[in-house]
Amino acid sequence: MRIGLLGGSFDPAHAGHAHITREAMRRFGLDRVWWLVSPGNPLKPRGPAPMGQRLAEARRVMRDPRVVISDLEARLGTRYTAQTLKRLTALYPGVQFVWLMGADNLIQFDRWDHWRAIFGQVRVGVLARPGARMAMRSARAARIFEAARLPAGRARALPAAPMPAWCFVQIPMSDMSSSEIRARGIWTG
Ligand SMILES: Nc1ncnc2c1ncn2[C@@H]1O[C@H](COP(=O)(O)OP(=O)(O)OP(=O)(O)O)[C@@H](O)[C@H]1O
Ligand SMILES: O=C(O)c1ccc[n+]([C@@H]2O[C@H](COP(=O)([O-])O)[C@@H](O)[C@H]2O)c1
Repeated sequence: MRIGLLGGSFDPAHAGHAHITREAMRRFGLDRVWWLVSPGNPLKPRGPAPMGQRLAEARRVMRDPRVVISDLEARLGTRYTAQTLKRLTALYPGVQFVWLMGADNLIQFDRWDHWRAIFGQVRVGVLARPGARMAMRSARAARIFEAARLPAGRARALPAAPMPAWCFVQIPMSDMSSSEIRARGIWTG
């Protein structure tokens, strides 16, 4: 089983999340994607809307039998990704997990707790996002793990590639963002 993990604040979920999920399944040949609706991003000072409301909106936005919307981190009592992955990989040793994220997250990946260890826990699939393309090239994590990068043409090999392995794929881009939705005042959480 090849499972993509899309961690996020989902405050709120939007069509951009659904879009990158479908693209990730296609490009990386994933069987399932689990959306991990975060109890709260450790790097974001402002707490998100209540979990129940974010889960409900995520389930409204993403209706695909291959996608599971989950509050797993709240249940496991983990907030840092490295911690979550430690638990998940121990619980499901036979699963090939791919951590999914937009290119904006790769730029600040080197600020995540135990970020180097994450490359030893899962493969990492990075999806293009408007505004993040140039900066991504100079991302510290990308530079340090340059040798572990799979060319986009080999994206389907990512779930079974020896770790560390990561892959950046160009996709038709969506300019949707939760912060823009919040700024418009149409999401009160
Ligand atoms: N339009 C998009 N294109 C590519 N990746 C995206 C897009 N929207 C969200 N993502 C990715 O989805 C994951 C979860 O994102 P998140 O829930 O923080 O939404 P967001 O729109 O980035 O929120 P905010 O604007 O508050 O930062 C992150 O890895 C993020 O990079
Ligand atoms: O583990 C960390 O230090 C860490 C720091 C920043 C973000 N994350 C995770 O990255 C994912 C995306 O977060 P966000 O808020 O950009 O949607 C989400 O699963 C967060 O828990 C994790």
